[in-house]
Amino acid sequence: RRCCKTPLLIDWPILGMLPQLLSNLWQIHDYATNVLRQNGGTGEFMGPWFSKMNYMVTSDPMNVHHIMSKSFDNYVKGPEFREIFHAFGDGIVASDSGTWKYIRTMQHSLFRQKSFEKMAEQTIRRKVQNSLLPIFDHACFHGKVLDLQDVFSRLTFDETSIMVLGHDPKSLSIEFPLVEVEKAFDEIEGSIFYRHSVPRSVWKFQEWLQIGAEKKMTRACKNFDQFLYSCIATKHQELSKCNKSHEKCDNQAHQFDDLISAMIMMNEEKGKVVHDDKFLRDVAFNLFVAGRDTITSALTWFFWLVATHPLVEAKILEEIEENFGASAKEKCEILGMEEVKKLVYLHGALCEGLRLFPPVPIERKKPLKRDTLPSGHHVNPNTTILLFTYAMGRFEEIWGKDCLEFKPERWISEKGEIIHVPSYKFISFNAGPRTCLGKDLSFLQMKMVASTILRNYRVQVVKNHPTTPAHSIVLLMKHGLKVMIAKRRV
Ligand code: HEM
Repeated sequence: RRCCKTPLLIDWPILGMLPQLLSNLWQIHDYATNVLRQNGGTGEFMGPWFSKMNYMVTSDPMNVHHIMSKSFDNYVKGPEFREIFHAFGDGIVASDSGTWKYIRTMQHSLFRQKSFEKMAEQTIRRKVQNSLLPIFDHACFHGKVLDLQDVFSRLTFDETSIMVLGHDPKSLSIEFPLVEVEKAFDEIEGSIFYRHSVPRSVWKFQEWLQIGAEKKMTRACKNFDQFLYSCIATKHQELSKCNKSHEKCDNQAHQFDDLISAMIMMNEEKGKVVHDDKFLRDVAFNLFVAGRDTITSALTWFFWLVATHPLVEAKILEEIEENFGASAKEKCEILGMEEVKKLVYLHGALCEGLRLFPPVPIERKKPLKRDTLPSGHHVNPNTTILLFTYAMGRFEEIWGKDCLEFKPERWISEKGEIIHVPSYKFISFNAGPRTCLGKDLSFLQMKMVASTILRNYRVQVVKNHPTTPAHSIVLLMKHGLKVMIAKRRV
């Protein structure tokens, strides 16, 4: 019936390979890893007839290198991606070619500025000091169970909002308030996952009728957009007030109150509106997507791994103690940018967590022209390619026989430095020209948060707590991460 030359699963009439996929949905990432391993790293998935859910799936590093770097111009996100990720607008994550290049160059130059790094460090420091630590103290004092994933999700939502929009939604506080915009954002992400899991015709029909997940999506987008546009309007007002009063708006430090202000000020420098409000909305939305759940996921899996590997925990603490000692504790409760650079073992442990649990477990690409992948598989403009980054972190060919073990040591050289692994093997931050722009910021954020928590508290996972991955576009835990907290030192 269909000429599927390299099937990954049994291709049943009408239903294609869907039955096996559905029966293993609860363990989809591990299942896909095994199937890919048995098939040499690459093969085809055929969905039900006429569903257009046909994919070339690969975890072969040579294919990844080819798609992401060597033949970068031939592999795009494409119109289907933009349709599914409609809420992303013309932001960096969903765009291609000229639009992507412009935003990438502009954001890259903003992220590289010293004043941006400083603003980011201050934001993280304040949030950890004023919101995270009080919650941990409160949980210790009352012996309460904390959902660490929820804590990190709120922390990163607030931090992203402050860095991008200059507004603190205060979702992280002892009361764990229901913040409408945070909920709306979660709903948008949930609906995007839904669009991945059913045939296009199904979600399109639901969108047209405005029912189910699509109705939720429309409502949530409206709420989140209202929030974004009102923050942008506030920024316009603040900057025009500041212009009128001749305050130093061109001062670098002022530019980095937040990213949106910096971009509005570029309009003024150029004497025309190069960034209108829709553009600013799209930039802000994409940065929320890029920076919020990714770090939440990375920190959540990291804390689970550390809590279940006491030797690793002891080595992280030893490194912190060696570098900063007990006496430094009073001087700097929260380690800063320069200090966390010294924490090589912690860096290795975070990389190891990201290898085993990459926050973005699947990447999607579309070829513009016919091509043959290094593995010998043929692709054409109708092929959707799925790169399984989760499987790549668990391949013996890349990481050796102990690939399933959590071993931060594999990242550290004899000289005690971090070993560089090419991004087409360690794919967690993407590879090639579209490598994650927030990698340095992520390590800063994760190291500041992780060192503060580990130094001050002992985190214990609640007995028998299930750690199943959620069905979402970012690799979160389905049931959160329930932990008990105890003070490390009085
Ligand atoms: C542990 C944390 C993070 C991980 C694992 C991560 C991973 C990734 C991945 C896999 C992509 C490619 C997505 C795609 O093309 O579909 C990406 C892109 C991107 N990330 Fe990150 N990210 C993290 C944090 C951040 C943060 C904090 C920011 C900044 C706020 C950020 C900014 C970006 C941007 C702007 C892109 C788009 C790059 C482009 O398409 O040219 N990321 N990231």
